Amino acid sequence: MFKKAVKEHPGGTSKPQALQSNLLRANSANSSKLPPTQPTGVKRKIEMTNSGQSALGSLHSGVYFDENDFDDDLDFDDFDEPLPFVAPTTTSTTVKPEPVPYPKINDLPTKPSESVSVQDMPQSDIKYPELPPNSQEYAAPPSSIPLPWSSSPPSHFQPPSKPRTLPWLQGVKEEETEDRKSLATPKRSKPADFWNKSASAIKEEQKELRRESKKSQKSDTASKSGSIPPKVPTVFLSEEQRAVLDAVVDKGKSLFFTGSAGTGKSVLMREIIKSLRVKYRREPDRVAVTASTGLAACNIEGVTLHSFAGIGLGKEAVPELVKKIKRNQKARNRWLRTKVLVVDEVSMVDGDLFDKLEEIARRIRNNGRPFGGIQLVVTGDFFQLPPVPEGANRETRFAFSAAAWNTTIQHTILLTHVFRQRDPDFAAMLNEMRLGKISPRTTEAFRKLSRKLEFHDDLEATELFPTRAEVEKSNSLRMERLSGELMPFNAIDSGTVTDPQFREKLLSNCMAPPLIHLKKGAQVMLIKNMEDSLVNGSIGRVVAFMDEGTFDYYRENEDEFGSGAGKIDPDDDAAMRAKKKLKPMAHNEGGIAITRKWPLVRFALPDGTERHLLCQPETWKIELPNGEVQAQRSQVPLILAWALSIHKAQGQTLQRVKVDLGRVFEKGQAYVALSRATTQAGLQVLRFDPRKVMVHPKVVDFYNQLVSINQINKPKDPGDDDDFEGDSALDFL
Ligand SMILES: Nc1ncnc2c1ncn2[C@@H]1O[C@H](COP(=O)(O)OP(=O)(O)OP(=O)(O)O)[C@@H](O)[C@H]1O
Ligand SMILES: [Mg+2]
Repeated sequence: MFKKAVKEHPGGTSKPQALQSNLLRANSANSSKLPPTQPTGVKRKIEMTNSGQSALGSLHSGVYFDENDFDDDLDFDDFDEPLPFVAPTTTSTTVKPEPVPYPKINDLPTKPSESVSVQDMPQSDIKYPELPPNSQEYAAPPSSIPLPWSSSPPSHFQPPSKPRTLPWLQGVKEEETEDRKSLATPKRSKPADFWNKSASAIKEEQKELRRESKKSQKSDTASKSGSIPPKVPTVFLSEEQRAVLDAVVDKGKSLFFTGSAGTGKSVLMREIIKSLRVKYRREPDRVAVTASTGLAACNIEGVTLHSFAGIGLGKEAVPELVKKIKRNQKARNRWLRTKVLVVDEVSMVDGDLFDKLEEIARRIRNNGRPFGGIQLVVTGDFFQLPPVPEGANRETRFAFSAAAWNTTIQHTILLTHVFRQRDPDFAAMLNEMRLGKISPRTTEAFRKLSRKLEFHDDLEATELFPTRAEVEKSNSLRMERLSGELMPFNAIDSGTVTDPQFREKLLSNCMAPPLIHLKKGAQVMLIKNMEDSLVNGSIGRVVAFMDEGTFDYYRENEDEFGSGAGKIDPDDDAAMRAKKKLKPMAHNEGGIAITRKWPLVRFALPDGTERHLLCQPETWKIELPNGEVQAQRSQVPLILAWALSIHKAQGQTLQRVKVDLGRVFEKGQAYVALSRATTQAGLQVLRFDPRKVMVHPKVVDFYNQLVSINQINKPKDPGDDDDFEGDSALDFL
């Protein structure tokens, strides 16, 4: 009967019901089609009026936005099929057979970076710090507390009655063969209290935690009146991460922190942003959160650097751009109010843009200090994706080549502990790749990874492609192979930008699509951090479509159902009770009872266990420093995950990855793709060729100049008041 109950809720027998019908896109006509390719957008300027502004925004006059601000990602994702690969000559480092030496961080040169021409580049003696040993300190220690006695009544010691099976565990399996069943994930160990939740239940818990945290902050502030409340990080930062956080938040340093893929730059940046928001909690617009591309900006709930600056495409000379900003009251105010400018994924920021922004800051703020006295917090890895090329013949100019880089960035700090790959051999292989110096041994090891991946569950490796067209083709093909009903999920967009075209343009870089079609059996990726084990990048499979009430009922009665798929006869009475109980839960809208169905996803966790999550809508915001939400999207936090673009995969951690290097054509692309994997066992590499691993020699040179964090933390000079003023790039070297 429970099989029957789930069959009654497997997908949308009726059309999905509107949450806010006036904001929804027309979709019913599309319900049986796959999503179309996203429009690339038209390059044109739009003049915004004040209608629909936030309270703060309404104080100001008209604003000029340029939708081209957000073109970067589209350009990035829409590469045409590249020309056949030609082995690089002067622009990549020589591949040498010997392994790369990895010196201690303190052996590194201590001068700031200087621009070096490609021809002048040293080709072989690049030295990098040793990879730290694989740390076990983050693994949860086993419980050592014995259970001395039991207060359970005698009935609890009776053998348990036959559990019934959770309906969604049967659904997908019903369509599978006996063979398939034998490949099912080994029976998971049941984590503490919860293992499956609805997104709203998780939100409630998070709210509660925030309330608790606020309470403790308040009491602390009361006790130390006037002092800054302590930072309460939700993750346990390593010593080097903590040192960077302190240098930014407590010492107010302008710095660039970098490190190879998986060294926790994004985790650290999120903690820094949180702490800065606490520090400037009375004046939130003092902290500007930006990133090089719309996608990266959306991931940290910020805006693009272009959008923050109010410079449109920023092609004009600085005097023109300054005039443009001065005409735009909001943009001018942003420049005047900002005390800390956060820039994420800086490897994709153009050097000319960096110089222009620095000069603009000085002029608008009428302040001769670097960046007009704004504290800069910059992160990224220049060995990853470079700036989007502007013209066919224009040489890539990295942000570190900007004249203003050395005057602005007081410290460049290398994070050395790789968290993503626990296997030091694999981390070392990836590091060789990062540096473009691949030994024959590493080449051999990568070539061995061309074998087919076999897993004991129904999740496949996510295939990474350089272009979006390849991604859409691959995902569409897999969806067509599934037999279930196609369920459309429309985003609900809102925000102070009311022009629908421009709003769409702003949101086009958001991870969440405006419309996603799902089927039972679809492989999906979670695109929001929900809690410790369910994070952005978790991969799962849609097992049912269910309303919250039904899901909650099953969850609350989990003990009755057990978890062994296929073992137990479903119970008719229980299903009837479930139905009766659910009826009053359905709420009324316009006299029609609605119970909106959401995808129920079974996620595979890195520890081999599973979690079920009812994926209800989450929000993504494009938010200006003054708190004005220019655009916001509410959508189920899922994207299809049989295939993903390398651009979208940047920043992700994936357990199972498949990459065909024959298709890769850009510097840094191969490294970004392969470094998403956590283990060699979860990585398949086709057509590995060391010549495909291209590294820009200027990047290699730049990384030869790094400074250790220890130098920042050395005792203060008597004259140093830790103010930004007076600090220079050489003060601590
Ligand atoms: N302090 C920490 N403790 C435990 N795990 C961490 C810590 N910092 C980062 N991680 C984990 O390491 C992985 C990689 O982190 P993160 O994505 O921040 O790296 P990154 O340097 O930004 O990588 P990329 O350059 O690929 O974007 C994530 O799974 C993250 O949860
Ligand atoms: Mg990152």
